Amino acid sequence: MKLINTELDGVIIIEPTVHGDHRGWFMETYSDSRLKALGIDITFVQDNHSFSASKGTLRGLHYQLNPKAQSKLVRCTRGSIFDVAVDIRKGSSTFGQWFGVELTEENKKQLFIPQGFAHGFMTLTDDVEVQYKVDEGYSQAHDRGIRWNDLAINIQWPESALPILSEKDEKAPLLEEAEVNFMMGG
Ligand SMILES: Cc1cn([C@H]2C[C@H](O)[C@@H](COP(=O)(O)OP(=O)(O)O[C@H]3O[C@H](C)C(=O)[C@H](O)[C@H]3O)O2)c(=O)[nH]c1=O
Repeated sequence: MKLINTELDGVIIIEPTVHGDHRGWFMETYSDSRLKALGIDITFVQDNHSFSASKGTLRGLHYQLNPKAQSKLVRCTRGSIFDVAVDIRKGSSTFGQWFGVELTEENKKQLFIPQGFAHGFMTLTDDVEVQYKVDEGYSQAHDRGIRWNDLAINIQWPESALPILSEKDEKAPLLEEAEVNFMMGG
């Protein structure tokens, strides 16, 4: 397992070790002990799995407010996505900045996103499945969103066409209007 830091402190790309042989391959997709040994000391409590039928579907940008904030360990198990994290921790030197990476069935990469970041992805193929672990359960009352195309964040999504969005995401507020209660340093 290899961890690659990104320009957003705490957002980490994880490349699992893939054991290939004449039958195919095997990999540990999650190991509590290995992640803890590498400094990611998180206890995940819920697994999520979503299916998006069409290329150009965008889910996000989402987060849960404290005290129900979530860290996420995201992977794409079918097709390809462009996965994005946005720093929304007040006082952070990278507040409002984004990082994106392609997670695909083929590259098997994962993205670890700590609490204090909004998360979203755009599908790059049809028939996409995304599976991710969270360290806090779902709370509709704490679920919030930020507009996917907020120019103050200026995410360079790979497809310029208007994405397929949920009604909730179509109406999400801009970062400057959004309710966020994350302070730098937790
Ligand atoms: C997130 C979640 C949702 N739901 C229910 C609520 C709705 O009835 C339905 C779809 O929810 P939503 O439209 O919020 O699903 P996504 O648009 O895929 O949202 C997710 O996508 C982005 C990329 C994220 O990072 C979040 O994990 C999450 O917000 O599932 C649950 O029952 N449990 C859950 O944990």
